Amino acid sequence: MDTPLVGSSPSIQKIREIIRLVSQDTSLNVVITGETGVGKEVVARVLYELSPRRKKEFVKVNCAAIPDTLLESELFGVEQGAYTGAHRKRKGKFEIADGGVLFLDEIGDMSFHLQAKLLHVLQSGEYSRLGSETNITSNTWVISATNHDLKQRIEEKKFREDLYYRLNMIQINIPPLRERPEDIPELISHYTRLYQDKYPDRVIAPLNTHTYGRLCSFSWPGNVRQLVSILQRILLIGCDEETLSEILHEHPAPPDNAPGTTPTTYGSLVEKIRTMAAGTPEAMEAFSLKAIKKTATDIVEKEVISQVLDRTNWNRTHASKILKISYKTLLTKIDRLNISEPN
Ligand SMILES: Nc1ncnc2c1ncn2[C@@H]1O[C@H](COP(=O)(O)OP(=O)(O)OP(=O)(O)O)[C@@H](O)[C@H]1O
Repeated sequence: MDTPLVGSSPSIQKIREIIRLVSQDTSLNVVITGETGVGKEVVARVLYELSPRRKKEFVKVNCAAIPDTLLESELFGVEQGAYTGAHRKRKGKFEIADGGVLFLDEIGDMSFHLQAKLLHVLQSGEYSRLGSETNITSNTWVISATNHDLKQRIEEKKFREDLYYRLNMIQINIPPLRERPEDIPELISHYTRLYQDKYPDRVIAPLNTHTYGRLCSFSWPGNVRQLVSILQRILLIGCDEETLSEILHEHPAPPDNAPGTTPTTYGSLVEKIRTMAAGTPEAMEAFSLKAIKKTATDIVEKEVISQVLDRTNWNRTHASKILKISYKTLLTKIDRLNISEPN
């Protein structure tokens, strides 16, 4: 597999499960949504590689990059003499992807006119080359991707609702990296190994703990693509503290993105508050916003400290620097929050 889907956050695990099921039934069109750089193409390729269609072509078309007039012939092909300059017959991407996958990237940017043509193919299972009357039967698995909110595009009358339902039989939404920070360490190790293999004659040392901590707590507005390119730069040409700050644009992760404040943390927090609220009358006496705030802080602090200790191999000096608390405060918190070193 060219690029495996790295990550084991609950959302990536769920996506992996959907991919496993959907790749076995390629009659269902798929739309993959998510911000730019989250891995939509990675997911599309994994779907293809696990499907029975992997022996045929995976054909990618970027609907936003090609002007409308060209996109039509690009998708459906051209018959010789169809228009001035069409000197020879040319197959379209639908035809090249026959038996395989047609990956329509940036589908939200396709013109209304072409949306109608695409809908016709999906409904009838047939199309014809430009300038030809002969119908060609389509046997392609259409996987689309977009970073637009298609529902909103429909409301704005920029996307056809009927096409939306045709394309969107299965929807896979990939959350931004800041919502699944637990995938960052895995991505860092995967790409570090990849660069070590790719540049065997260069010494590519693993990141030092400080840089590692900074990368793990950054909010990554450009998602995995941004992480991969910054990591590559750091690994290949090194990086001092000043450069690192410059690279990350002094863009600290907002508290929500700190390691550990994952949906799991949120879930356990809500669970704990529910338990507190459902307590006995005596327990209700102690129930107050102040108590909740303290419980919430403890849960979040425990998660964040555990993750940083984990990532620094329990080097408390380094961990306290990353957390920007004194060494003594860290020891007190480890003790009070009952955080134990793994065996
Ligand atoms: N889960 C992942 N595991 C491994 N690599 C990933 C993952 N997600 C993204 N990447 C890497 O990040 C980069 C961007 O991924 P990709 O092109 O799939 O994003 P995208 O969502 O399709 O972006 P765009 O919307 O800009 O087209 C690629 O180098 C890809 O290999």
